[in-house]
Amino acid sequence: MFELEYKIIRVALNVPLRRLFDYALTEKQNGLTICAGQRVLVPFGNKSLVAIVVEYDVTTDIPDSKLKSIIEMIDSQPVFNEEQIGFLNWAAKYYQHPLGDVYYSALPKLLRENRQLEALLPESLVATPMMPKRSEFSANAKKQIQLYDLLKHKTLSRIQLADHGITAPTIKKFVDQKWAEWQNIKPAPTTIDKSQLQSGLALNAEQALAVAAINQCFGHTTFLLDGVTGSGKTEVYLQVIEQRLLKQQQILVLVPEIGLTPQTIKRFEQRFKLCIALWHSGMTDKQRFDTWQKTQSGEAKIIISTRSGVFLPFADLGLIIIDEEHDPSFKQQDGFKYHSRSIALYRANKFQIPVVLGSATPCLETLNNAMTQKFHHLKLNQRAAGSQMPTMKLLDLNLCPQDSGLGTPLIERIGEQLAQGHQVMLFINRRGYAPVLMCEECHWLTECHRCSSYMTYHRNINQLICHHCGHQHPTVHQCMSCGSTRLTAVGVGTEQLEYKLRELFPDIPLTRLDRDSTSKKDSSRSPRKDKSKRPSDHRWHTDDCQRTSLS
Ligand SMILES: Nc1ncnc2c1ncn2[C@@H]1O[C@H](COP(=O)(O)OP(=O)(O)OP(=O)(O)O)[C@@H](O)[C@H]1O
Repeated sequence: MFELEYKIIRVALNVPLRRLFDYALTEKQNGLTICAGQRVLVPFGNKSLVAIVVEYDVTTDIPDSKLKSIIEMIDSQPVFNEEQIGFLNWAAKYYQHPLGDVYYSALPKLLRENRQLEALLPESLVATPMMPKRSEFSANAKKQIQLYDLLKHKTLSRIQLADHGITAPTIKKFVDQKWAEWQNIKPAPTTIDKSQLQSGLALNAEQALAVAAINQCFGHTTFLLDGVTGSGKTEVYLQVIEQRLLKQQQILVLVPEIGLTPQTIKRFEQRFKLCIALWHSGMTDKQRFDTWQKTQSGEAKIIISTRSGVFLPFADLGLIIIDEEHDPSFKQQDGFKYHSRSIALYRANKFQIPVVLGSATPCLETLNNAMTQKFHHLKLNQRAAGSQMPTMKLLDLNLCPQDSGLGTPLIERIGEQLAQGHQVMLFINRRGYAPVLMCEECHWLTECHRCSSYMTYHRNINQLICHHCGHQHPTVHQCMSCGSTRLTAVGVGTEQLEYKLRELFPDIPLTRLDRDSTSKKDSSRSPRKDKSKRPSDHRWHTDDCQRTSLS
């Protein structure tokens, strides 16, 4: 098939096969520079697919007659650099996932398609040889001189021009006079100066120690910033970020949810007058591509992102912060399953940069790593703004009488608070009336027939529901094993708590908030209905949450 000398490249494809594929470069393509991380279009079955070059100049076992050649090179430059290829190869091996899918996870959607990277890049203003000398500008044309000084050293994107206060008329003058022109090229990295950084708050001793420890870190260290809620962890982040910004480095801030990004970004924008890039699933493909390329070019200095931001291509990463590091959403549960904290630690080690894991409730793995001194443990025990920590008391229900899961001392305290006109919130992590019904005679339990879970008793709708598989069954009144009618509800759920509290405090309006109370099925007991009856006085609230707490 190939009469002349040809080269073979090995590529990764986004197909569910745990292998790479070999293709030949035709004679024409042979002269072109090709490198790992570059995108090429290849024939695959009856389709054309975008592939990533993993190796080039390799030998293959495929006979010439069967070896296909690539259709074309999509870009003239690679989309992944050496560092990225290294960590993506590691991730594919570590998580036992096909390399093609791993590579694709690290690309914005627009680059998974056959679209040229250069054509997608935003326009940057570039000086032409016709730009006059500095001395030729009128001394009064201060903005023109400022733009001349900027363009002399680098190309500038529209955002960078705006950051420097260069307005449209000045740009128009340069373009009209052919002193500068717009080109689709990567903008030069942004340079940060002190004037863009607002000074931070005066730190308390614990915060100051934490900031000093992180700032003095050269190379890779993982810090656990273990601070109670409101202890000023975010202020610590902001102050360590400032130091890295002055070193012209980038900072990746991973947050658990998209919902948390607006408030985080607002706080960051108030402190830093620079391009802060976002990365999360709620963005459009174009917005995600913009963040990807701004991160790659170094234009974006701070990137606030949800878990997949850990795959972004950084120009010069100086610090990774993972806020609420214990949050399960950092773990990707389907498709390519990975933990962004583990990938962040791997990348930080390669970059030789610090990682700050912040949490008021660190996950056990992290806590263990801190206790065994793999991580540097920084503690913030006090609230930063001077507010008092709440008094917490652990009530051992084995040592006090209880009623529907409420210990007598707790019932008394609730009564005291209500008498003073205060509201009370109760949290319990179980929906329904009771997690299971049990026969008092033979200890038979309401097991789910479809899975090994137990059926939860929902008294309001008189049903047994398996919260595991969704199987539903009318409530039984007789033991299915011995026939006894002595069935008892074991454990407490939100419904039971509601019944008990209504009984104990009949005059107090109560709202139950859980998935059942807000869904249509059980709307007769919905909070909205309760609210309409007694709109102004809601002192009760039981919730379906992960942790059981009382405040
Ligand atoms: N050194 C300080 N002096 C005065 N106020 C501070 C200081 N540090 C933080 N604060 C203020 O304390 C409040 C809580 O701080 P911050 O949000 O940084 O805490 P956090 O630990 O990140 O909270 P969370 O656990 O909710 O994430 C904020 O209003 C912040 O402005």
